[in-house]
Amino acid sequence: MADDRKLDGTTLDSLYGVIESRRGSDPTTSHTSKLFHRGTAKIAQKLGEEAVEAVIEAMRGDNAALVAESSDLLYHLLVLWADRGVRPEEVWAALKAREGISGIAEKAARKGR
Ligand SMILES: N=c1c2ncn([C@@H]3O[C@H](COP(=O)(O)OP(=O)(O)OP(=O)(O)O)[C@@H](O)[C@H]3O)c2ncn1[C@@H]1O[C@H](COP(=O)(O)O)[C@@H](O)[C@H]1O
Repeated sequence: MADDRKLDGTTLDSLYGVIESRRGSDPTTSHTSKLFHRGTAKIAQKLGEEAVEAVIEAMRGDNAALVAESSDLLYHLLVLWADRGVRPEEVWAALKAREGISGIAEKAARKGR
């Protein structure tokens, strides 16, 4: 059976491509275009709201709702990246650079600086 648990950016990369393609689209027919028109502060606010909703579903123990809210959260995060001109590969590279470095060790090194 294929292992579909591995982390790869393919789905997020392709969603980012769709989001980028919505620049200049009609905001009455594209939710992404509507968000771009509303600006960074509104997109950031939506991201925060989706994060809170994901937290609420996790605390309620509703995993199906957590999956749905996580999808909303990731979509709005990608819209924020696109709005700010951040490319997914920059984030993938930052994550890659952390591979094999424990968060505990990284925090201890930061405190020592
Ligand atoms: N993944 C998503 C996605 N996730 C959530 N949403 C929308 O995000 C909205 C969140 O609902 P809210 O009521 O909170 O948002 P809102 O209507 O702006 O509300 P207010 O800010 O006014 O309170 C809903 O309309 C969802 O449909 C998404 N809209 C689009 N996508 C993806 O983006 C692609 C392009 O979408 P369009 O730009 O709409 O063509 C789609 O094909 C999808 O793949």
